[in-house]
Amino acid sequence: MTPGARITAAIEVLEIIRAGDTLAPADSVLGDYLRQRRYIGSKDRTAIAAMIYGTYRNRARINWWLDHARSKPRPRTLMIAYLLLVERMDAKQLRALFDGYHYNQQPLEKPESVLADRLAGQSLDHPDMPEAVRGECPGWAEAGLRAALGERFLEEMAALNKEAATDLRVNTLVGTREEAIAALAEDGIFAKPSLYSPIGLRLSGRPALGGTKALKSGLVEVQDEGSQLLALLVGAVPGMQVVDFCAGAGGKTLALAAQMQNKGRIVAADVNARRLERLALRQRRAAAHNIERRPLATERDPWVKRHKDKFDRVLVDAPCTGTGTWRRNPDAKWGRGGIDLAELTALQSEILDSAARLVRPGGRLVYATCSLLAAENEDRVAAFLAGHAEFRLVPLSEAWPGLLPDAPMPEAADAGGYLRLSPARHGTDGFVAAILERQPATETA
Ligand SMILES: C[S@@+](CC[C@H](N)C(=O)[O-])C[C@H]1O[C@@H](n2cnc3c(N)ncnc32)[C@H](O)[C@@H]1O
Repeated sequence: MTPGARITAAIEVLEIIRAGDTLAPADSVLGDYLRQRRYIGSKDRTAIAAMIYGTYRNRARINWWLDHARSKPRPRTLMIAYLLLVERMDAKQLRALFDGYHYNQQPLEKPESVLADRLAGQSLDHPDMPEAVRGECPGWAEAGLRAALGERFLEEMAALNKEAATDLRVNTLVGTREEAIAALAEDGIFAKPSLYSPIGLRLSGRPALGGTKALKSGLVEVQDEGSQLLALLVGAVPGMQVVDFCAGAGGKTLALAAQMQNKGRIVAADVNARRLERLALRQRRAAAHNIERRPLATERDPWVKRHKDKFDRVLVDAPCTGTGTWRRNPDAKWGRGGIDLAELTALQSEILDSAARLVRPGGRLVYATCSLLAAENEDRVAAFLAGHAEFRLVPLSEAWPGLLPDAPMPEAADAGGYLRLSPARHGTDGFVAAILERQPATETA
């Protein structure tokens, strides 16, 4: 593809996202677009994706400039602004790409031409920009993130706006970390042990993993180091009865199966049966044989009541705004329909209340989200504890040595007893988790 044709493809994808009436994530729209165009080669795919994600990563500042130039943020103007402000093209280079030749975009219209002359040579940042714009923080999350991050707000926002490294979890049902490093090296991929997760690897660069022996044989799974730590905090051991209540496609379920060495039982439950189906394929490849998939009608499905007090460990990886995953999904910040935080937090409490019924006396419930907002974490847990005197928060520092005796606890990760991971501090996605223990049954005479 020519550079101009790549720009056209990127604008087409932005148009499809804009025209859709759902909040389809950019990666799934782009994936569908590329599947229908198999002729687009890998270098072109990478370049197209970089432009699309570039418009999202820099959206607040691009919009600020468009607003100042009285231009609407349409896909074509967004791309023009991106190429000038982020890719640092000059107006002449831009016009050469927008010349209508073959697959190139049509030449700039008058207002676009005025815009191009206005933006060319400007730097993306401007001293008049409000802090939230400089930090690429959407309005709906600003107050909550400022409250959660305090003076680290801008630093964490910058880290949340960078591309994440690729992390792998070694599937100990198939092999060791050393074997995984060696298998990846055979495919020319350099991996080093993660800082905190004893079963993690961090890759250098962004290598294509699809065809590697390590991935195809189930020896490794792509999983952020923070997600790995969260699964380890559950403390599932061989022989236990465990529920992964919001299992989705089973990223953490598979990690739990490996901790349990296939002994005992894990129920992977979710209201989304299609996501659970994806787990069916993954568990075969991962040689995980102790997982039972349980589609739920709602969080109050009768299955929950029937299994009251039956489980040693219950993980609730609750649906959330995903503010901690913006490194991977920068488009999630700018969702069109807006995010109904009150509705989401009510659902999180419903899920937590219902899933807690599954925990046996003396068992543990781990509540986690990939959001940094207190409204989705500490506030939910505080509300839960207020209504459930039989549970207590086990402070992270108290639980860590028993759960991960050989791994260093990430610096400042214990925030008031909760695990709090963030990209600037720990190089992981943002996660918050609470370990809640149900009192053991008291002996009655
Ligand atoms: C953060 S995702 C889980 C990701 C998954 N644990 C993993 O590691 O890949 C949240 C999940 O909660 C599920 N969910 C949403 N509402 C639910 C409900 N009312 N009861 C149970 N699960 C729900 C969603 O379908 C989604 O799969």
